Amino acid sequence: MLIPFRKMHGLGNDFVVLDGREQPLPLTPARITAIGDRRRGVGFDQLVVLEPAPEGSDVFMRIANPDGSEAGACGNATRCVASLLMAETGRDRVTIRTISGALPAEALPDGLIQVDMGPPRLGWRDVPLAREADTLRLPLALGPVSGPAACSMGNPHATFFVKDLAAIDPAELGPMLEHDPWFPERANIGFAQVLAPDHLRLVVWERGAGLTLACGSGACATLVNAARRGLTGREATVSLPGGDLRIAWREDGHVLMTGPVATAYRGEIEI
Ligand SMILES: N[C@@H](CCC[C@H](N)C(=O)O)C(=O)O
Repeated sequence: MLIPFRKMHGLGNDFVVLDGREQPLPLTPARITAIGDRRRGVGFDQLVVLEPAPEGSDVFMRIANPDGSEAGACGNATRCVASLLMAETGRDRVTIRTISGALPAEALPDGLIQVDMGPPRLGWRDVPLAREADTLRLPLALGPVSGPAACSMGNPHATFFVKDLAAIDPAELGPMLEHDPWFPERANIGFAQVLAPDHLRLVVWERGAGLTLACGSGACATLVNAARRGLTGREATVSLPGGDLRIAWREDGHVLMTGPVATAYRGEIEI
């Protein structure tokens, strides 16, 4: 079956976006992995499939990692899908439903897209962790990093705060930490350096994908974890290898993520 796709990205976190709203797409984990191959396929950090809108939303967004696993959240892809729906409908506010909940998005006058990523979930069962622990500081250490804070933004995140990001190797530490027994569903692993009370630098090893140029849900989780630790306030710029996101943890508990979107190209693919 030959279908059109879009290649989009948010700060270089790249996505193949497929439209399954008219008819269900026959995707299997093996086919998803094949499309994600950067030499033999198209390549992506996440595959996003648009599905018919549940009541009260404009679309259902299904998210898959290149290893074929399903993800409950993807901040950068949510902005991309929001911009597609805004172009389709002419509206500047849309709501995207994922397996983790409904995410309202808004186009800002400066061209950026803001998504309400909902409240973080901070309990150990929410992340989830393998056993009861204080999610503010887990008794987990590997080489030069230790004591991560964990939370769920609809997907599991652990954030290691380090003095100097340049002194650690996320590509070496990430895969081992992603699969650590503390995380029964694996986890996205963030390595963060506090530059100022309103500025963080972040590199994320994404579950099922590896190192990416940006991770929207990871930026939200990192700001939440930094604020819980008293390392920052509740609003910060998070600088990722691909660029900056603005993150605010509102007093009502919701996390707002603001950043750009782009379409790289369109094509057709056999699925
Ligand atoms: N790119 C992401 C998050 C991707 C999902 C993740 N790999 C998972 O399995 O949870 C983002 O922008 O949030």
